[in-house]
Amino acid sequence: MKGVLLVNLGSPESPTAKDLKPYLDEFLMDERVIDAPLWLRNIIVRGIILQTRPKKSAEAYAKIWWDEGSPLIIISERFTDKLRKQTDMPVALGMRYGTMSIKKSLQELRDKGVEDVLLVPLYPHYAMSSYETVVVKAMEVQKEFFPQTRLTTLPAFYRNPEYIKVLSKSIADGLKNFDYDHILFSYHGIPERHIRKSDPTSYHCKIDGSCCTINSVAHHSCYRHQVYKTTELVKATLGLKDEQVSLSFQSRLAGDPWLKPYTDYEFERLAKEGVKRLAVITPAFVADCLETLEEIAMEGKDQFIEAGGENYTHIPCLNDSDAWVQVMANWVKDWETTGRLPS
Ligand SMILES: C=CC1=C(C)c2cc3[nH]c(cc4nc(cc5[nH]c(cc1n2)c(C)c5CCC(=O)O)C(CCC(=O)O)=C4C)c(C)c3C=C
Ligand SMILES: [Fe+2]
Ligand SMILES: [Fe+2]
Repeated sequence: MKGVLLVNLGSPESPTAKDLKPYLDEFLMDERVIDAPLWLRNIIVRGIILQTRPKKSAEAYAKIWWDEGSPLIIISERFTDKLRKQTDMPVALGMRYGTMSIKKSLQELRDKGVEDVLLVPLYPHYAMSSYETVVVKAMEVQKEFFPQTRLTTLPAFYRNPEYIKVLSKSIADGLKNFDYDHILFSYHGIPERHIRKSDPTSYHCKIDGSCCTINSVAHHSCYRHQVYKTTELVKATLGLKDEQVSLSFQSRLAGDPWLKPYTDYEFERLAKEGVKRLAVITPAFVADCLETLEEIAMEGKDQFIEAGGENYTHIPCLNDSDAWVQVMANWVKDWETTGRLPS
């Protein structure tokens, strides 16, 4: 029997430093997130970051936490429940980090008799720290514990026409009641080094971004190319002009150079250049989470207004909207009946 495994990032059990510590430990010790050798990762993560970050992160999570739990988890569960109503196949939800493990969710599918699984990383774009780590972990778990299960992976859907349509519609809906003069596409950042590491040709990707509009096999795994593409397609769908739109990267950790321009600097630049009414969208995430609800909707608003802006809105992610569930339902049903994957 066929079944579907949805996987997102995960969240701590509660917004407390006590629960943040093991969660961040698992997350940041992932060699695809902090890609240093183990001995150095130990020093960076356990010796430095985990000394202060759990408390700081817990305070941020506390600001966005819902009565039912973490927004990312609750939204992902609502999405999963709605998807279940659209298909006869068993659908499980797992998280890359934290207690809702990929192993548990594969077991859930196995207990229902599933031996053919469509793995759906809930990320529109390929990055080694998001999409790739989910696929690698699922394959490791499958090999060790579920050798009789077959895994097929849904490709990153950053340029898929149905995804672009539903994303554009959600942005258009979000803009209906907001008189904007600029739109910022803010994507989760990654260290520049990750762009080079993910380049299978090892010569195509250039740190200045000049490579990302030239056709190349490297774009199959180039996060920056993929976010440029999503932006270009949404712009075309909504008929936005170049001067109405900017693109930036958020959520960097101190230390390495990350993809630029940085979102917090863009808030300041745009306000200084006279933008008064700014709408921000966050298409690297399909579900609202700490990075959108706190960093963008709260902190970002303060930064923009402080720099001279007047009105600011964050347009929600696709979350569990019926239209987005329908797109996913079409993809999984197509795979079930024909074996085809969306492109
Ligand atoms: C080296 C550090 C990090 C990389 C690289 C990174 C890439 C990356 N992350 C997401 C999606 C999410 N990240 C979230 C939280 C988060 N991310 C990092 C660090 C890196 N992410 C940290 C330390 C945290 C935890 C919170 C904090 O302390 O700031 C989340 C939110 C989870 C939630 O519970 O709400 C998401 C989602 C992507 C897509 C990505 C690469 C493209
Ligand atoms: Fe992250
Ligand atoms: Fe590129």
